[in-house]
Amino acid sequence: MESIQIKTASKQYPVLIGKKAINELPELITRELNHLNKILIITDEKVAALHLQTVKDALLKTGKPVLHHVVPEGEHAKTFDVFYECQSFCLSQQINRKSLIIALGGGAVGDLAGFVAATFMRGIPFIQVPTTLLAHDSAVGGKVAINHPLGKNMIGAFHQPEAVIYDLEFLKTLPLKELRSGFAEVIKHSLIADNELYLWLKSNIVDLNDITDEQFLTMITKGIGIKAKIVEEDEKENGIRAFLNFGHTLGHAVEGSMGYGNFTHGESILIGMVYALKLSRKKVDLDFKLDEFIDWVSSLGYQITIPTRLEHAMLLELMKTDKKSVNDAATFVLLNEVGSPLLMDIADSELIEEMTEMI
Ligand SMILES: O=C(O)C(=O)C[C@@H](O)[C@H](O)[C@H](O)COP(=O)(O)O
Repeated sequence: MESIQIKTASKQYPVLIGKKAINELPELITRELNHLNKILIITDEKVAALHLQTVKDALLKTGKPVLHHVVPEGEHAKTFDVFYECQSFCLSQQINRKSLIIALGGGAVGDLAGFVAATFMRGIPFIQVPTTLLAHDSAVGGKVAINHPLGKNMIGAFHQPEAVIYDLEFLKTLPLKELRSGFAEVIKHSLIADNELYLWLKSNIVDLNDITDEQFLTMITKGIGIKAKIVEEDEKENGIRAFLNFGHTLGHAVEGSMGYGNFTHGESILIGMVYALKLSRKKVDLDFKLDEFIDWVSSLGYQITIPTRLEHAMLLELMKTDKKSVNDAATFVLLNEVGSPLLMDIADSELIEEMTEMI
């Protein structure tokens, strides 16, 4: 079992990663959170069918009442309506400040359940139990949110979990599209912080359906390690945390305007990373074998071009409303080199030109 401590200004907590890590959950609750009176699991329809019983069985050992509430799958969970339903459920079931919420699922469930925990009675504790590769990123660091029709994650908070319990057994049920989504965030972590990891990924991961347990453990542990260092230094994104947003400026714009669910988060972020790499070559002379990168990710099944039905002017407007942008220009995470990111505002004309070249 791998264990990483996340030490942010507001909270310190463990991330436990390994096969059968779920068995650590009851012990952790009994040891650290025994004063709590009730546990509410928030999960989605698909994950409920696959893993809810396993988690409930594990929680029997705590001796605490366990309830669950099921929400729609994916980004469809991150709406005002679903958020409101969760709050109503909490109120109707007498959840209070002595209760614990467990977010069981992928990034969307984690974001929603975390935001419910952040806001219910002004904040109650929660634990992240990720079931996807994508959630190696989203479950750590305390960003929780729902979407607004005008932008992704626009309504949210920073609310750190009490722990993250990452059972690698749960990854076994992931469809290829989900693996592809999560692996994009692994690539992101390597590009912003660790050239050695990037080279290792490029030479070892050649088929997403054929990742060994050992390889999962390596990429997840290293990815979370990179994220841990960044959020420890900058919990609330006043500076370097924005580097974790590499690929997200265009990525979020593509993901939202394609209609959530059509293009996964990671698939969209991958397009955003290709775009940011191209901008980096142009703006800061990044020396990077982009053709090799494109060949590799294409062989893994990623689309690397902007979907043709999306209007560039509309994408530009969305990019300019990104949370990183504080004035009228879109702010991008670029790379000086692999492992050395920077932030830069880029003029509209250059962004449009680069999008045109991406087709
Ligand atoms: O944790 C962070 O900070 C990140 O930016 C990680 C991203 O990969 C993640 O998708 C995050 O939820 C995006 O945040 P947002 O602030 O761009 O909505």
